Amino acid sequence: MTTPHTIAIDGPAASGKSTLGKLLADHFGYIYFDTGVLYRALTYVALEQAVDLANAAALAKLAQTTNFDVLAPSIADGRQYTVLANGNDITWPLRAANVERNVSQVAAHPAVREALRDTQRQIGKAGHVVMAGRDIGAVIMPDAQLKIYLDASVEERAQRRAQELNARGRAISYNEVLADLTRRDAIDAANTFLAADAITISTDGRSPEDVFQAIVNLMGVEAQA
Ligand SMILES: Nc1ncnc2c1ncn2[C@@H]1O[C@H](COP(=O)(O)OP(=O)(O)O)[C@@H](O)[C@H]1O
Ligand SMILES: Nc1ccn([C@@H]2O[C@H](COP(=O)(O)OP(=O)(O)O)[C@@H](O)[C@H]2O)c(=O)n1
Repeated sequence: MTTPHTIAIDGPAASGKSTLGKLLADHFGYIYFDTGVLYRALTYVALEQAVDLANAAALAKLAQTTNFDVLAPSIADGRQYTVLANGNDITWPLRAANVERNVSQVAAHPAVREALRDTQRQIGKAGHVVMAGRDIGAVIMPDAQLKIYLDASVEERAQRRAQELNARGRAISYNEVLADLTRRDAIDAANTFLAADAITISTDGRSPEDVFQAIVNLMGVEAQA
């Protein structure tokens, strides 16, 4: 396979999309874009402005009238990117409990997905991008030359996410994370797609490097890991 111009990575929460996405983006010198950031940013702004999260039209309007920027990290505090909403840095609040609790409800509205679709597609059209989410290979970038679907058991994903959150100082138990991922998975299912031409990889018990190597081997491209 020649080097893919665009790469799509889909899968449920904490399946390893961002980790693999960044490894692939670094390997090919591409940008990595985590579309979940857009849904989280919209959820955060909606909560801040007390918008009714059941009101699809109001949420879609907020998506169209808020200026979201996803930039390279501006502060070395462990952030993967800097997210601005109308110029305000909202990077870390996107990972807070209130956003985690509500983002799937916001993302489930077709009008919200439509309102955020063009932004994602514009980034994809530029090429040389690794884009992660739930519907990238099937909806946002159907022409992506490489489509990956990552999966892992909800128990393994909860273990990873609990470790990740605890490492960031958030006191949350494995069981709480397991319950939240189970809830989110159920709501997200309607908009999570395994594209017919996607490579499916289960990441249970496999290191990020092993998953990365498996992908580059499949592409026949020697990884200078
Ligand atoms: N293959 C893996 N094995 C173990 N931990 C992993 C693996 N891939 C990712 N992780 C860890 O799991 C957590 C979630 O990974 P992430 O890439 O952010 O998932 P996603 O982007 O799918 O939500 C992170 O702490 C990450 O370091
Ligand atoms: N392409 C996408 C990306 C995220 N989302 C929604 O946004 C939420 C947060 O996405 P995320 O990728 O940041 O979440 P994690 O997988 O990192 O936990 C998901 O739970 C989905 O509800 C979506 O609907 N479509």
